[in-house]
Amino acid sequence: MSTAVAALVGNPNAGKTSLFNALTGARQKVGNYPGVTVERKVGPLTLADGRTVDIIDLPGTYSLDPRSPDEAVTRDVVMGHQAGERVPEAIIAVVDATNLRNHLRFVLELKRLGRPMLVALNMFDLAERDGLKIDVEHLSARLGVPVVPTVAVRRRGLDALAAELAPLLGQAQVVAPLPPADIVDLQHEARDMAKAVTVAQGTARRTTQGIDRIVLHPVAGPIILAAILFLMFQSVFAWAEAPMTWIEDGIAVLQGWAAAGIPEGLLLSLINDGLLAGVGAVIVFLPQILILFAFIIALEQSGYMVRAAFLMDRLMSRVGLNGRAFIPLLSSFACAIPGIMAARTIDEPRDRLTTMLIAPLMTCSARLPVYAVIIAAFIPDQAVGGIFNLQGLVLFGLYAFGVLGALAAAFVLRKTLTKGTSQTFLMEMPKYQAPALRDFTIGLYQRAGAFLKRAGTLIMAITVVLWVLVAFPQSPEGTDGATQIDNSFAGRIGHAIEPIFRPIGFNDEIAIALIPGLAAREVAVAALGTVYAIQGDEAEVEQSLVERLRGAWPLPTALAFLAWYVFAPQCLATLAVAKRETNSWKWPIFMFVYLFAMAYIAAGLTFWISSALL
Ligand SMILES: Nc1nc2c(ncn2[C@@H]2O[C@H](COP(=O)(O)OP(=O)(O)OP(=O)(O)O)[C@@H](O)[C@H]2O)c(=O)[nH]1
Ligand SMILES: [Mg+2]
Repeated sequence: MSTAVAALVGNPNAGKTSLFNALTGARQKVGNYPGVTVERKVGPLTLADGRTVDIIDLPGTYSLDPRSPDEAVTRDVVMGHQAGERVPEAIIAVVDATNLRNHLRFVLELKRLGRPMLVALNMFDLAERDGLKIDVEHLSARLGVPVVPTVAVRRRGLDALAAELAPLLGQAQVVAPLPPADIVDLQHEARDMAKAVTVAQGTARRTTQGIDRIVLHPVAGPIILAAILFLMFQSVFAWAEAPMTWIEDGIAVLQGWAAAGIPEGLLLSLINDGLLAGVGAVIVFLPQILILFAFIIALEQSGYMVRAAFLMDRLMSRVGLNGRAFIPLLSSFACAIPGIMAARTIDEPRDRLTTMLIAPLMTCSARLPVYAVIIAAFIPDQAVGGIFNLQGLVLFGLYAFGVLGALAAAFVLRKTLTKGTSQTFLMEMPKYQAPALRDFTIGLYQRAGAFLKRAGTLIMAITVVLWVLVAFPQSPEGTDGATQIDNSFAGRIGHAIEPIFRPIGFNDEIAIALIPGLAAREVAVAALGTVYAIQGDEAEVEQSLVERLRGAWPLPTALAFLAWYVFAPQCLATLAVAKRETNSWKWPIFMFVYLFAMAYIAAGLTFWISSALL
């Protein structure tokens, strides 16, 4: 007999994924805003009697009548429309105990399917904390299905849930499905039921409303948002300094050991100039990336994210973007790939396409190493106006530049290719919560893991290939590093494409770095690390990439390089996801071309203007 299947279904932000993680030991992403989960995920749960059941986590939806692609997934799985997919034997309806009247409506709709079902009355801790009392037995009697109070984040009620689930599996469906009911009728029924089972009202709403009066205030709101974002970018520089020095020193120590233990020659060059200089140049940025993520995760978990989306909606609608695009776009600060996937929560196809097309303009974390290295080399580390640091300001400026570019691109796209009406911003405001420590740590840990894994696999592999291209063919004994690079394979490729980039101030070394940078943006830094390590003569071995760049590039070139990377289209993985999500090559190709054009123009303008001024 095949394993039974049970599906977690419910309104967005009810805690389905938290429950899924708790039941199956998975580590799927949770967040305090609607629309975190956009794909179905499966994991096994072992019941007390030894049977296993496959639990499916689904995107949250308000009804079985889907509006957006992620919600359609839920409908298809629940209704068994998904090809090759088993129909779930049981439905675990997850509801937020503090929001019964809204969440019960969907439960009533699900119940009409006549399938075995139970209700997880989740967030029971919040109900208790706020003095909200629910008569669980009464609720169960009225619904005619088992109701189990749960606290997904503290793993409370899981055994009881599994115990109620067990008898539902393998149960023949006896209840005939009822035809879909009128939505307004269901709404009334849900409201009456919520009223009847609520013994005492809680205070949760009041706290949330109190905070919202401040953070959504027309004047104070945007100021608070700007301050938070600003603090985020300042911290990326200020707090990361010490740990970055440790990593740099650690790499220098390794290079010293290698130099002492391995005889001068190709092997030593591969290790020191290739692996350590290349991969090391990227790994150094781990602290900055973690700080950035700590902020993003905290914003997601606290419930502030949706408020930020609300505040940005006015600005975004002016360029024709849906306020819902804010969350996909903010996730793109981490990486455009989850950002583009998160666009599935946008129901209007043209809104969705616009959001996907501009997502790569949000500065992803892979660009952080590129920015950071150039900023460290060329922007003085000095205080501005007493509290700000010039380097942090420039970083903030680059992020802002990317956002402005995205808004401009959206504006043009909405007037041309993705013309059409836009929907108004409608999004449920989640209640505020302190981030759950476990989710926070797991989130950070996963980010660090993903970054290091990339550094240890993809980036390392490309670095080795690049080292080969730079170290071969070998120039005769005694030639200097610069000549070696000139004559190498990479040097020749660099020369060949350099004419394209010369007008915007790029040199051969940059041209060489741009190609491997296609695979992953941070590889450009690794590539520069390797190129300059080989080029450097004996006296410069100890120099970091930052010091070498400072000696090698004029300021306008450095600024042009920064401007290039604000728009740089170079990330094959993003293009591949855009292909998958739009189901055609047309849009990823368009994306590449328009981003390339923007990058070229921005870098060119920066180079010409700064050359004229300096
Ligand atoms: N206090 C408390 N918080 C919870 C509980 N369950 C989930 N949360 C929090 O509620 C938020 C939403 O949780 P998710 O598991 O992402 O919700 P979801 O239903 O999967 O949401 P979507 O995927 O967007 O539909 C997160 O911030 C969780 O930490 C709970 O039982 N108690
Ligand atoms: Mg989820």
